[in-house]
Parts: sequence; structure tokens; C-alpha cells
Amino acid sequence: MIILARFLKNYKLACVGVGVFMLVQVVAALLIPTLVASIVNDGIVVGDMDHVWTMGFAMLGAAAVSAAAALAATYASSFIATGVSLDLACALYEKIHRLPYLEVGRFGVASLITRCTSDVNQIQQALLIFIGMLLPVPFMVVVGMALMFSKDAVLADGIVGIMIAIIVVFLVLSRVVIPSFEKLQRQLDTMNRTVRESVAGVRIVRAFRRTKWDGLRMEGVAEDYAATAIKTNRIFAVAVPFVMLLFNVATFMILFVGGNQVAEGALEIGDIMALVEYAMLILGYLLMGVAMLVFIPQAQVSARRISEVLEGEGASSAEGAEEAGKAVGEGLSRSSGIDGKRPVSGPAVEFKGVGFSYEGAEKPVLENVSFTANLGETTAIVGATGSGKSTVANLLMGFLEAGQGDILLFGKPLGSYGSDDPHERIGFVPQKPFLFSGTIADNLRHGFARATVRQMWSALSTAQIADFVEGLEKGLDSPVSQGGGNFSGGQRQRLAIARAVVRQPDVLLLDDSFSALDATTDLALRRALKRDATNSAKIVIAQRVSSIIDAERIVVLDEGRAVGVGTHSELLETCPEYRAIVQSQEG
Ligand SMILES: Nc1ncnc2c1ncn2[C@@H]1O[C@H](COP(=O)(O)OP(=O)(O)OP(=O)(O)O)[C@@H](O)[C@H]1O
Repeated sequence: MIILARFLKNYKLACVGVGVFMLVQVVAALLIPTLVASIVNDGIVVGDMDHVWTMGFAMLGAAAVSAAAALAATYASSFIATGVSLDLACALYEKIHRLPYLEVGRFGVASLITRCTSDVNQIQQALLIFIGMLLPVPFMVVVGMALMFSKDAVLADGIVGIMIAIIVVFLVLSRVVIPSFEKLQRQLDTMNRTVRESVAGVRIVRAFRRTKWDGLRMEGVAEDYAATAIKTNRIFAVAVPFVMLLFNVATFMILFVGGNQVAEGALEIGDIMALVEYAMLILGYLLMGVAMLVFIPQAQVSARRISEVLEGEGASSAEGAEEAGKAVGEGLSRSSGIDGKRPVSGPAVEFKGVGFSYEGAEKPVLENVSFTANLGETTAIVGATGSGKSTVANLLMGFLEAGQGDILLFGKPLGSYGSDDPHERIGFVPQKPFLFSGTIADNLRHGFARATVRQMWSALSTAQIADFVEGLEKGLDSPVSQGGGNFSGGQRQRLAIARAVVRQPDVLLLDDSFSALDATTDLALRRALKRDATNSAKIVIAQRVSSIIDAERIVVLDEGRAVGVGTHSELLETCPEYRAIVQSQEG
């Protein structure tokens, strides 16, 4: 909940406004029964119609003031609740973009989505409840009880007793309900993950005729959620009538005890009416308040889940926003480089004795890996599946942090770049080429925000996909569906390559990006990259030797170790592991 205080700081004035409006609303609402008592006691009973009229108009005024104050308080509370939840959602969104690669895996995508949506929504609802229904309770109880005590101390004591009973009921209730709410939120995560998997893996499910299994799995998850929700609601089903009974006991007590006092002449008839109204207002507000109190722990759970992300590892949200804005707005360094000068030759990337282990893994994924990728050259990384090739790419991209050794980008350790984002100099094509929904042009602009149409066509041409895009009815404005699902694997790979090429990066990092291409396209693409990305250092991770045969330098990875570095012909002579790979692909 501390996290909320941080975000509420921006709404100080609105918070003060809400407090003032609430107080006015409560005082005006409590004035009405006082005026009613006066109408009855000093008007109707003694036949003074002038007093009845005067007090009647005063009642109207009090009702109008109470309504206006309630309206203003609701407006201000909605402003605060929606504002804070928007700020929270933005901060979460920015932070998720800065989260270390492994942290994203630790939270899980489904859980991060629930935290950005359902949890933020819980906070919004809780703020509305807190401001609208809990905040007026102390005002109402203090002012209302003062008025009650001024009329009849015995009856006021009785109402205090009923108030205590209501609070005790809800305190007991919350002990049972809070764990249920925590469970519900966890089950929502599971449901989210299951739906995601079901939808994403729909083709696999159909292909393996597992529709029934998938349906049963979904049903199981939904049933678990429903069972917890029903159990929670059952508790409320018992508690609410019990509290209503206490409510009616209060009315009975005032009418019975108050009636006797009227008969004895100790109380006036109008005072009974006022006392009943006060009691109903006080208990009504209290009931509403404590009933809503049980929803606050649910928000506490959500606040904790949000804090885990916001206060976890990674750059702060503000820093993140700044970085993200800079990268998108400025369209990346392109030909200027971080220092304003663009080198044309020499080492771009250096791995010096780099080692890395995934958390909990028995042995390191990379051990003492050293190689250099020069500008204007192609450096290839080959190796069997699982040999650590993508880990090299993830380390260079800063998604993972090396355990041992140094990774230098243009002579500077990656870690020392600070706010000079090293990503600005690298054009990355991931192993799974992810495209965003929008248009082809939108996706290319993810690579370089200010890319001109000519630059986009040029990048598409380098990536060997210009002819295909030209053939589409809307060309660059052709739609791309979520994840690029309306394109083939090879088309997605080439569009992802074009997105990286369009920024004319100093380092072009291609992680197994030719795997879905036929041999002719593979060759044409390699030639085009050599021609169009002349000055870049091209780092090509590949399984197929044919894709890297003409690289200036080939690094052979075997179980995380660089067992050979050289050209194709050199490695054929000196590196048995490389020879084995080549032979396996020839055969
Ligand atoms: N997030 C992770 N957590 C734990 N271990 C991982 C993780 N990612 C990869 N690994 C392990 O690290 C090793 C190297 O993985 P990596 O993806 O770098 O291999 P690769 O050479 O790129 O494989 P491929 O050619 O199949 O893509 C594998 O044994 C893999 O199981």
C-alpha cells in the first residue's frame, strides 16, 4: 500500500478537496433530521406554521448543499482513482519494458498482464471505495454520535454497542475472506495463462486432436476459480443478513426505549424521529464502510503484486520512460554513433573470457568465450542446438548479464554505457521474429522512427522482401496482424531483418534469422547484406553452415565453449567440431 502513497502525492489538492466536500456532505445530511425534529417539536406540536415553513426551507437548503457536496466529492474521488490507476498502469508498462530478461520469465507473461490490468483495476476500485465509502465514515460517526448524545445518552450508548458488534463481525469476516481473495487472484493468473496457451496453441491442440483435453483443462481451472469465488460469497451471504438484523435491533431499541421516554415526558416525539434518522445514517455509513473494508485486503494483494514489479530489478520507471522516449523519438543513432563519430573499421564487439550460468543451472551455459566482431565484416557463430548461441546474442543485447569476463561495444564495457543505450547501435533480429500488429511501415518504424519511404523500400529490398510487399494491394500500408500471424515464417524473418536493417546499425545481430529461408533467398540475402550493410559489423548466428560459409570469422561453440575461431577453410583444417558439423550437413 506504500506504493499508493507515492502515486497519491500527485493528487494532494484533490485529496484535500474530497475531505472538505465529505465533511460538508455529512454535516448537511445530519442537519436534516435535526430540522425535522424542530419542525415536529416546535412547529407541528405547538401549531407554529411559520416555523414549519422556515425549517422546511432550511431542510431543502441542507439537502441541496449535501447533494452538491456529494457530487463534488464523487467527481474528485473519480479523478483521483482513475488518475492513480492510469499512472500505475503507465509505470508498470514502462517498468516491464526495462525488466531484466530473466525477471520477465520469473513473473511470467500471463501474470504481468494480470498485474497491468486486473490488479490495477482492483486498485482503482479500492480507491473509489475508500474515498467514497470509507472516508465519510469517521465524519459521520463523530458528528452523528455527538448529535445523538446531545439528545439521549442512553440510546446513544446502545447505538455504540451495535456499532461495535458490526465492526467485530466484519473483523472476523475479513480473517476468513482475505486468504480467499489472495487465492482468487492467483487463480485468475492461472486462468489467464491457460486461456493464453489455449489460444496461442490452438493449431497444436487441433493437430494433435487434443481439443477435449484442452477443454477439460480450461474447465478445471475455471471450476477451481468458481469454487473459491462461491466459498467467498457464501461467507458474505451469512454475514449480510446478520448485520441487517443488528440494524433492525437498533430501530426497535430507539422506538421502544424512546417511546417509553416520550410517555414519561423525558423526550419529545420529534427527537425520536431525529434519533432514528441519526442511527440509520450512522449505522448505514458504518455498515457500508466496514463491508467495503473487506475489499481493501484484495487491493492490498494487488498493490503488493504491482510493487513487486515496480520495485523489482531494472531501471526505474522514470528512467525507463526517458530511455524509451529517446530511442523512439530520436530514431536511434544511425550513422552518428554514441560519440558523434562513426568508426568505419576495427572491433565493434569484443567478448573477452565471457562466462554465464542461468540461475539454478548445474553447469555454465558459456565458459571463457572470446571473439571479436569487426566493422565491415561478418562474424558467424555456429554450434549444435543448445550450445549457447542465443545466450551470446542475449548477453550482447544486455538482456542477460555476463557472470565472468567482459563484453565490449566499441571498446567500452556494455555495463558502462549507462544512459547511452547500447541498443541504439545494434540492429537485432531475434530467433523468433516478432512483428507488432499495425502495418508493415509501422513495423519498420519500430527499427527507425523517422525512416522515409525510400529508406523503408531500400531495407525491404536488402531483406529480399521488397517484391513481395510491392505485390500487396496496400504495399507498405499492408496490415500486420498480431505477432505477424498473417505472414509465413520466412516472410516474418525477412520483415524482421528489414526492421533491423532500416536503422543502419553499427552492429547487425541476426539470431538464426535465415532458418526459414530457402537456399536461393538465403544466398541473395547474404549478398545484399554484404553490399548494403558494408560498414556494419554483422554477427550471424546460424545452424546451417551454408549460411555462414563466406564469413570473415566463424566462432564454433561446443557446449558453451568457443572451440574454434577462423574462416571456413581454416576451421576445416583445425577444428574437428566444425568439421563434424559440416559433415553432418553434407550427409
Ligand atoms: N531462460 C533460461 N533458463 C534456463 N536455461 C536456459 C534458458 N535459456 C536457455 N537455457 C539453456 O541454455 C542452453 C543454451 O541455450 P541457447 O538458447 O543459448 O542455445 P542455442 O545454441 O541458441 O540453441 P538453438 O540453436 O537450439 O537455438 C540450453 O541448454 C538451454 O536449455
